[in-house]
Amino acid sequence: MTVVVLDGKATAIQRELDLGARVANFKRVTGGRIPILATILVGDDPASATYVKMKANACARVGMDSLRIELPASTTTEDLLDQIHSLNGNPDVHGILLQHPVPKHVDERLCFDAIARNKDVDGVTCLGFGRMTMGECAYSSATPGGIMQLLSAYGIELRGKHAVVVGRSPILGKPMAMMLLNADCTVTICHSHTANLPDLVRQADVVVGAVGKPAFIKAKWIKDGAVVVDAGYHPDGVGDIELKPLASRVAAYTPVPGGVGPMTISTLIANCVSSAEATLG
Ligand SMILES: NC(=O)C1=CN([C@@H]2O[C@H](COP(=O)(O)OP(=O)(O)OC[C@H]3O[C@@H](n4cnc5c(N)ncnc54)[C@H](OP(=O)(O)O)[C@@H]3O)[C@@H](O)[C@H]2O)C=CC1
Ligand SMILES: Nc1nc(=O)c2c([nH]1)NC[C@@H]1CN(c3ccc(C(=O)N[C@@H](CCC(=O)O)C(=O)O)cc3)C=[N+]21
Repeated sequence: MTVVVLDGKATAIQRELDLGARVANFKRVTGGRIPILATILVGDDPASATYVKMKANACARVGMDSLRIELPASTTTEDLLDQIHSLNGNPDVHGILLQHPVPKHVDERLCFDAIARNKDVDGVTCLGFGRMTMGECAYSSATPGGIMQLLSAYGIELRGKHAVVVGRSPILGKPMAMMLLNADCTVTICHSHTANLPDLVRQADVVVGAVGKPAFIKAKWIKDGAVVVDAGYHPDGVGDIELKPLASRVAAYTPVPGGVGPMTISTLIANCVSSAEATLG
């Protein structure tokens, strides 16, 4: 059986070529303006700082600018809301990324939902989620949107397949499940109260690991010929799925690193370019 490696890094690089051309065109038609992504990092978590830096680097690669806002861990919900409102009102800013997680004392949901709909390029607002779920136009949530792009780039057929999503977080599992549903999958969503996880995963034609626990989903739960998407990301190239024993007997899988991660970033950038283009009227 041929096993397809869903190479997110290569797919993202390819996509960046197209995005670079769109940014150049935006500059040309606006007489030199540049699409700008504002990134907000609250607190000093080193992993979050690295992710935000990767996003700023990706902006630079396609010729965009980023406006990096770093706030102390003591930031209040009100401070953060003020910051978001000011970015909403700044016509030079086309997209806003609020890096998750924010410190526990901050109301993350309230802050996500303060992001203006036309600048929600990371797809984190309730409004964006609801519109996407109902099949209306919205910027896709970056990680699940990136996964859908990757599956599409490799021509993976989804209609009628049983997709099992393990995890139901607001930025990953839940929107992922809705996107797969909209792609005509039959979807099972699993979480920490799911009683028979191995049995459900065994039924999956498509399995998405979004649990946040290293190698938590065992290879022996996954059937031969399944499509395996590992959104998990932990140090030393470990995802949420025990991938190594699977690599020879599944139809396709996303490697870690080089799978979902680069697609998340290119989706964020693509959404921001679209947002800039939308201002052209
Ligand atoms: N590569 C990328 O671009 C990105 C990668 N990630 C990675 O994806 C993973 C998930 O991230 P995220 O969604 O933010 O994580 P969260 O911690 O927000 O959510 C984890 C989900 O897993 C569920 N869960 C926890 N334990 C179990 C269990 N024993 N059995 C079944 N389900 C369980 C939780 O259930 P419950 O709801 O009941 O608590 C929850 O829904 C992480 O490894 C993260 O690093 C995240 C974002 C982007
Ligand atoms: N509002 C919000 N939106 C997010 O999209 C978001 C977030 N908050 N908080 C944290 C998670 C994590 N995340 C990653 C993005 C890219 C890689 C990535 O590109 N990883 C590379 C490896 C990078 C390396 O070399 O270490 C890879 O998988 O190949 C990983 C993780 C986005 N997140």
